[in-house]
Amino acid sequence: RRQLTHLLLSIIATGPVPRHIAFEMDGNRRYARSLGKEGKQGHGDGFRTLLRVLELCLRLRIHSVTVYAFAIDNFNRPKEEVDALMEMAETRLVEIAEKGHLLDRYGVRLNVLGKRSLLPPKVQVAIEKAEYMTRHNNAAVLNVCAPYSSKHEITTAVESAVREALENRDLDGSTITEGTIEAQLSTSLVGSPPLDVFVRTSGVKRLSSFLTWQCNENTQIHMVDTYWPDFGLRDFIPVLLQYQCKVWREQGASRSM
Ligand SMILES: CC(C)=CCC/C(C)=C/CC/C(C)=C/COP(=O)(O)OP(=O)(O)O
Repeated sequence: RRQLTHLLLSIIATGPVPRHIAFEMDGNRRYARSLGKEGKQGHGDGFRTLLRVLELCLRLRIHSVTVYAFAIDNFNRPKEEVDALMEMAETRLVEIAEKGHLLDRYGVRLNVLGKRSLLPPKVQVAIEKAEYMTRHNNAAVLNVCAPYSSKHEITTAVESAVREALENRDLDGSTITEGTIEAQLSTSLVGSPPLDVFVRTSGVKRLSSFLTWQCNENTQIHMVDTYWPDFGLRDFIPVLLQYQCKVWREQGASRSM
């Protein structure tokens, strides 16, 4: 099986791969319940899948991977579930940043994006530590959005663009453009390129305030039925092949022009 994975990845890697891909990791609780477990237990399986899928992306040399780990709205979930996710953020992110672990092995810089002040202080400290440990890694980027919402991200970006305009004495804001706002989005600030592919799992067909600005005219959007913990190569290969077909089609079109 490992050999088959290796073979498939090396075939796909001969063609174009996305530079930036996002995963809305949905369906953890339904996955757990389908196995007769408590819903919140699905998040541990979800984290393992995140590591597995991230490694596939890194082997394909995808530069930026952005995942939705916690929505600002998720604070409304039962306390035990929120606590379990906070503990995962506190312990597991530092762990994967350590020497010899995934982020170190592949040279991945970790960024946690979102309204960090909402996190418990000890989680904020752990996140700062994990980011600091990976600050010199420059082969790839992992953006973990938590606690995040696009509305919050865009509002913050507009605020920053306005502040910058005022500092430049542009008092009527006439230099505020799509470009100046986009430059202040959290994914831009960490150097991720435009979003090529967006994947949401579990059959739900909504964006749910995840990367709504970043889903641009060129972003391929995939809503796959698999619950996130079950997401694997079987689901990923069609996504990658459709991306390659799109790039090849565009190249063909520009050659015939
Ligand atoms: C700290 C860190 C990086 C964690 C990664 C773990 C992980 C996959 C978190 C996602 C949490 C979440 C709210 C998933 C959505 O499924 P859901 O709970 O809404 O499931 P449902 O749609 O079946 O109810």
